[in-house]
Amino acid sequence: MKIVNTATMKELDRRTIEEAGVSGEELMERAGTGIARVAEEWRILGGLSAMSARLLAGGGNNGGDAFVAARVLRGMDWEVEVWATRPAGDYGGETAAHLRRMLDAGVPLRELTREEDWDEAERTAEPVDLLIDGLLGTGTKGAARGLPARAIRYLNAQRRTTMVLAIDIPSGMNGDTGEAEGVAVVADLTVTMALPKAGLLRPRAAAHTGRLDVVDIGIPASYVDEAAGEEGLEFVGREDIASVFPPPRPRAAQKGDFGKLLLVGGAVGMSGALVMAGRAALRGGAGLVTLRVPPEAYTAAAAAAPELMIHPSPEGGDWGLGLYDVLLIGPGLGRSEESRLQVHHLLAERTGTAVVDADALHVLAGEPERIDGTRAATVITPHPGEAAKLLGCAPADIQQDRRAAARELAGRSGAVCILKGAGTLIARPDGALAVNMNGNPGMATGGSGDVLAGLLAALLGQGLDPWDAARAGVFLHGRAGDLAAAGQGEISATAPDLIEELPAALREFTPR
Ligand SMILES: NC(=O)C1=CN([C@@H]2O[C@H](COP(=O)(O)OP(=O)(O)OC[C@H]3O[C@@H](n4cnc5c(N)ncnc54)[C@H](O)[C@@H]3O)[C@@H](O)[C@H]2O)[C@@H](O)CC1
Ligand SMILES: [K+]
Repeated sequence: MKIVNTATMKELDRRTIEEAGVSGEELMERAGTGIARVAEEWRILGGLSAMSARLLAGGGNNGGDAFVAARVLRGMDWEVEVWATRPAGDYGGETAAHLRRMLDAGVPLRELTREEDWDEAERTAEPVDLLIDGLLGTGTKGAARGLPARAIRYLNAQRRTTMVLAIDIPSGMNGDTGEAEGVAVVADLTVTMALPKAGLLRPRAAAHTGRLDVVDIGIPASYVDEAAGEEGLEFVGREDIASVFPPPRPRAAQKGDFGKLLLVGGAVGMSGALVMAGRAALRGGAGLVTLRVPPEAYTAAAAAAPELMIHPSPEGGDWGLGLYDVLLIGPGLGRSEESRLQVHHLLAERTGTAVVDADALHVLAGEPERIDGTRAATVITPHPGEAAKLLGCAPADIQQDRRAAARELAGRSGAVCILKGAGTLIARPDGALAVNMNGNPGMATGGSGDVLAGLLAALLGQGLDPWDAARAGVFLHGRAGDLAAAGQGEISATAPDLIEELPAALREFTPR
């Protein structure tokens, strides 16, 4: 999905209104309805019944989106109230029209037009389940000032106990640079209109944006095609995944049609990592999954996972690689001399597609060229520490310029590189780069990477090319993480929960 700057977005809105004949009021209706839907989905996923929200509206159209969202949420039986920084009578255009409709629907409005009003409101306010930030959007000029700045400080003070959803852009952030010149909202979730704004995806903005969802407000596709997008970066959007997943399955399908996978790793004490990758591969639709673990780890691993075929790694090195479509090497592999030799042997002999993960990346420290993804399609999945090993630098150097690191790794290894971490990047050897913005900090838990690796192997086994498999795998993994967090909470969600949520994440893309 294309990433745009705020000037391009304004031009797209203008064309839609003036050339496609969609009224500004209708666009705002779609925007606010999209916000309400995301909030309602969050309620349902969390298994919550009655919900309350406080929406903060600034003086422009971003506040208008909040007025619509408040009205729609009220229609969904939410308890809502709106705090506005501007007197009701001062709003104009479509925002005024939607304010009237909101008031007609019985949504209470508090006009907090002086600093003292905010002090008073803050002192006396009841806690709510969700705070929605409609203070400043793409019309922001410079650092947040005046009442919007006061309101931003209120939101950030509530953050420890209350979820914060930002409309379009976290207020106070510059939508083009991602810079917060003054105070800016720290959101759990940003729901942006039509297309992601460039500033939301700048590395320095990640702490403010949180998870990023895009709402379709019906900008004609031809206008989007003609618009200038961000150079050299795309966003992994839901429709990008829908166009590649699920791959078509013939009715007469057999398990061999969906990939024969060989997973190698799982040393003593770490066999759980490979078992999790195997389970994730099965949930991800793999046909046949075979695990190879060191002989000493075999008994424990086999007992742990009866649904997987598990064998000891072969004596003498005959792995039968020609029998498999996909090789995954790394989860729980360990760093013994034996495993180092295995990595070199398997990479040199492989014929099918490969996923190289975890300890297998360690073995290749300083020499990503040895992966040689130009010989057989390959995906590598380093976290910043592993990326640093591969490139022979410090993890801080990687984080300093994640885009450059991901590109260098893809270029030198010839593989598609998934650089994990908040705002996971997917780089292709030719320089193409995509950023994923779902998932949550709850996924920073042991085994989360093993689940991703297994899912990737499954997608590759079903015939997706490495670029599509990487983008789809990262998105679906993040979505499963968000579903797990909705159910278990970010603190308690574990890697097995991620595997359990894979079916729900996948079902969003297929009715079957
Ligand atoms: N047709 C459109 O343009 C659409 C716009 N939409 C929404 O409208 C937003 C853009 O609306 P606007 O252009 O009205 O602008 P905003 O609502 O982003 O902000 C403008 C208001 O904020 C004040 N302001 C600007 N910079 C400030 C600062 N640094 N400190 C304090 N106050 C400041 C301005 O005086 C004005 O009252 C988008 O982000 C989106 O949420 C959506 O409704 C979809 C359609
Ligand atoms: K906002």
